[in-house]
Amino acid sequence: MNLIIDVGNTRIKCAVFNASELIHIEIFTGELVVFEIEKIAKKYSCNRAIISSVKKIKKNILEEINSKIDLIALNSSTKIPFNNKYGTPKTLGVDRIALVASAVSKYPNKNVLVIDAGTCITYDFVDREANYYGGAISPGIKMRYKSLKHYTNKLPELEIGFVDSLMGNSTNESIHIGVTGGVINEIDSFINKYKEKNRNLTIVLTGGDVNFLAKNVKNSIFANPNFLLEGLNSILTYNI
Ligand SMILES: Nc1ncnc2c1ncn2[C@@H]1O[C@H](COP(=O)(O)OP(=O)(O)O)[C@@H](O)[C@H]1O
Ligand SMILES: CC(C)(COP(=O)(O)O)[C@@H](O)C(=O)NCCC(=O)O
Ligand SMILES: [K+]
Repeated sequence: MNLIIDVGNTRIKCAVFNASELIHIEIFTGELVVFEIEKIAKKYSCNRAIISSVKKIKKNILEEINSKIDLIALNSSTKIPFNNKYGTPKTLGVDRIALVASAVSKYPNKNVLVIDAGTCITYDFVDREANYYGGAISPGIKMRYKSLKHYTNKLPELEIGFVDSLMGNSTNESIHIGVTGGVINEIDSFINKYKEKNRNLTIVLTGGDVNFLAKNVKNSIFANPNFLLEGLNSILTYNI
């Protein structure tokens, strides 16, 4: 059994895979708690693990997990199943490495655009020869709602909502159209531009806001909330 840990900027996802099948998932907020990880590893008899973290994790925490279970901490030197041509590979988010690994393992010999709508929205393109060059990073949905309150005197922080209109007729409608309408336009517009350059394009949407976005994005996409976890599992298997 493989134990997979994805530490994002908002949430920690912990999953168990039996070969390539996801059999258990738990989501945590706050700090990484070794005890919680150990509990899952023990319950499912996991014999190896991989962790990807976009946040700094104390070395002793990694050592503690590694003392219980054989652990790979994903970084820029880990062996990966694609050609990383990012200009600054050392600063590339390890979550983005996992997303691209997932794309090449699930869709070999395809051009793939992966969109991860989490704390930030990341766009990552990998071509049919498994060459990865990069993509884009923009603020996530929650971050956009929060920032309107944070940087103004009068705007409230709203919960995520969708208003199917171009013209907001109230403060709340105007904010929803600007934030979620804006994100949907951004995503569709990026997809259309990638499609113009790449005739056959597979598009994957993932991240905490995937369900909300999949309903509203116009392009046809594969929605998969576990795409990053599956990518980490494929990197773990690739490194055995
Ligand atoms: N229970 C939740 N707690 C926090 N954010 C959530 C929750 N459910 C959905 N979301 C949405 O998920 C996004 C964060 O996605 P996630 O994939 O967890 O981020 P990250 O991988 O960066 O930690 C936020 O923008 C928020 O709108
Ligand atoms: C862009 C990110 C903050 C996204 O993090 P997330 O939304 O998944 O929490 C993360 O991939 C990151 O820290 N990247 C480093 C910069 C780069 O990828 O070039
Ligand atoms: K992201």
